[in-house]
Amino acid sequence: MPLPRVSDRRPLAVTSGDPAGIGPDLVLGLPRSQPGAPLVVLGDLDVLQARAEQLRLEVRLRAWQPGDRASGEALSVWHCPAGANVIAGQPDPATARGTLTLLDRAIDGCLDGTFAGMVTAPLSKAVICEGADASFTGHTEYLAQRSGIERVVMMLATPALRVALATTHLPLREVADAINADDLSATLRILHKDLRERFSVPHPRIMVLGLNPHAGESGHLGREELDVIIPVLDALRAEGMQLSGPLPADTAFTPKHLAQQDAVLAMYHDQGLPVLKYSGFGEAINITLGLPFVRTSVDHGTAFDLAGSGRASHRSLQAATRWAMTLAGQ
Ligand SMILES: NC(=O)c1ccc[n+]([C@@H]2O[C@H](COP(=O)([O-])OP(=O)(O)OC[C@H]3O[C@@H](n4cnc5c(N)ncnc54)[C@H](O)[C@@H]3O)[C@@H](O)[C@H]2O)c1
Ligand SMILES: N[C@H](C(=O)O)[C@H](O)COP(=O)(O)O
Repeated sequence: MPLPRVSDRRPLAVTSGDPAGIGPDLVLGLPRSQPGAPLVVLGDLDVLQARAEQLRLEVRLRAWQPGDRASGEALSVWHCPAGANVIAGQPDPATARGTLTLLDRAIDGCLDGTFAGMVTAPLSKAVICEGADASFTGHTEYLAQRSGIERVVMMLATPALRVALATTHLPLREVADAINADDLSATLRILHKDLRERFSVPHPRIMVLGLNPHAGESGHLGREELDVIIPVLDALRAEGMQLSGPLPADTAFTPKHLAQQDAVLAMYHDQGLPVLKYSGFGEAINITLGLPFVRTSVDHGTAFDLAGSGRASHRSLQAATRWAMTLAGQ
């Protein structure tokens, strides 16, 4: 797939995520998978050193500060204390403030031009809620709020499938009320624009799923399709967007339908992401569309069961890093 190419050698920020999860294990693999790339890992130097020893990895770590160069054989680390003694695999809310600080520094650095973009390793939403910010629901929402952006779009992508979400991290009970014309329309506009501008799809074809079983069965199994989704699609089609649907979600992810599409818009998290992860878990990236900077992430969570074991797959972080570098013009 052709990608935009401009030259930018500012470093990318890579947040190491929950220090007790697999984030530290994964970022320690970056010097080997991306040799010489201008990357700055945000994390606790002592935690990273200890994890490297636990994994028996030979990785040179170098303290980095804004203004320093970030390429070379050593892994540049902007030290940020974890805030507690860290044991791999044992999440601790006492580390939550430190984990959130990694994200804050990365966001501020992207907004002030220090970083060309950011890649995030996984954190635990529950740990952040319990130890730092009870309103935290995920990177995506936090990035939007801290960047002063009203609406962003979560999209996960494999080489074969892109799935974006109309709603993200909210209880299922609240999903139907969150599907409204303004938000759906804004989400489709962001998805359409970023497919064109960031993914070089000149005329994006987007397949929109219904919310209810059988896309509402003509209003007999729910009215969101008739009252909200269809009017929004009609209005945007009149502007020239190529939109299909609302399709029943159960048969939308079949080769016949997917062959005609550049992206799928699912109405909620567990309508779209299980299919995406079934088809490509470990190889997908998560990208936040609509931000004023590049942000990619992994397709998996903290995997506390694997932290420090050496058994975590690095492929999603590697893909997320490669994509962030490409999208940021590196
Ligand atoms: N990007 C993120 O920050 C992100 C994404 C998803 C989940 N999470 C968080 O992660 C925590 C744990 O969530 P979960 O248990 O639902 O999902 P998870 O992805 O952490 O784990 C699900 C399963 O996949 C396995 N797995 C995950 N990553 C793997 C890897 N790289 N290699 C091999 N196997 C891997 C795990 O061992 C586990 O069996 C939650 O608190 C959630 O909020 C964070
Ligand atoms: N919804 C994502 C997933 O299932 O992979 C994940 O929770 C990460 O979301 P944030 O990037 O917003 O933290």
